[in-house]
Amino acid sequence: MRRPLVKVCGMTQLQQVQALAALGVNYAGFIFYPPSPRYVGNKIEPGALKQLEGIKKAGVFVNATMQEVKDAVVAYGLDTVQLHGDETPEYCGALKGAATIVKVFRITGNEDVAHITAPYTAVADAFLFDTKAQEYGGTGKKFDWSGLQHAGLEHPYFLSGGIGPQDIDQLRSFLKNNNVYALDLNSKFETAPGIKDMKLLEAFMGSLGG
Ligand SMILES: O=C(O)c1ccccc1NCC(=O)[C@H](O)[C@H](O)COP(=O)(O)O
Repeated sequence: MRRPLVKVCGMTQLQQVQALAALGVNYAGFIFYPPSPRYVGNKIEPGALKQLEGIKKAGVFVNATMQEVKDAVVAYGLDTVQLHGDETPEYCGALKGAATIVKVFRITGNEDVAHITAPYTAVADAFLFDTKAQEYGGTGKKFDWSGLQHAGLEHPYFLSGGIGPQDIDQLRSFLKNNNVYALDLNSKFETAPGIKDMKLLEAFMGSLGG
């Protein structure tokens, strides 16, 4: 089993982003969606984040204008944009080249995943599967992963939605049979929205192994 990459989302403190890089976490996620309790807003100075090396920076957007996304890519030095709303394949295609594109699908696990993702294969560098709920993300809820198993996807994808420290055994068995590009962690590793529990993350990285 190849160990998947790891993304920790909803970062609001520069010092915690530096600590993630030291732990070997591959991506830090920043929420550019004002209604979220994890909205990065003016909590991190754009120039300081732009200079930070050793970890990829993913901006999370929900139905933002293309100009807002492009401005944030430049200001914060984002490598990746995670499109978490109802963005069309045309919208994703028009952003291609500005950053790596991750298109999110919010699912229950009962959908025909191959069918709903097909129009995005050419325009998204990777997919991210999160749990369908009233809120857009950071819900702490899981979907039925077996829906992905049956889809037999070849496109790289992030597995997301309510993954927590207690899921390590279930993850190990899922990862054995599924080619997951990266795991996306968020609210199950927090002491408060936007504040991560670094001890929990360190232990989880240790359990995942190298
Ligand atoms: O985290 C948020 O507050 C958020 C709000 C609006 C859109 C996306 C958001 N998070 C994006 C993520 O990539 C989360 O990591 C993902 O939703 C999983 O979160 P969780 O279920 O808490 O593990």
